[in-house]
Amino acid sequence: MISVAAAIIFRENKVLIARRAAHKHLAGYWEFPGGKIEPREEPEACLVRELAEELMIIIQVKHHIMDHIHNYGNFTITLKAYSCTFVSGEIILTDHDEVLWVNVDDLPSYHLAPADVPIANRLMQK
Ligand SMILES: Nc1nc2c([nH]c(=O)n2[C@H]2C[C@H](O)[C@@H](COP(=O)(O)OP(=O)(O)OP(=O)(O)O)O2)c(=O)[nH]1
Repeated sequence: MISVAAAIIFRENKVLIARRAAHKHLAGYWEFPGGKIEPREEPEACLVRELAEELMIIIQVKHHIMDHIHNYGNFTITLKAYSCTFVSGEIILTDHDEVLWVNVDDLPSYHLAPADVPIANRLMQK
């Protein structure tokens, strides 16, 4: 079981999604940025670290939204979603090939990573 933290970053009523680059597992799928939680790391600290590493931005983690367990066949992840706010920085892509700020209600138009779909649905219910 792999624990992965995902940042739902809100800015002016939109959320940030990022498209996984060609060399990655799930290439071409859109996801909420984040990454694998390291041993003894808190999910909140993981998100601050990953967003600085992957997109070169500073975020603030606000609260836990939900966990979702998804089986990808050869491995299973627990995806831990947290509500976050954008603090500062200009996005520089290192791990993704595109990012977009989208309205929550438009999330179903994007080819989201399968583990992210229940999280998108929860966001749309709010
Ligand atoms: N970051 C992130 N990963 C997700 C999401 N949904 C989803 O299924 N995943 C999967 C894709 C990967 O199999 C795994 C996270 O791996 P990753 O490649 O993003 O994490 P990482 O940067 O820490 O790892 P690595 O490439 O250094 O090995 O979780 C999501 O919304 N965000």
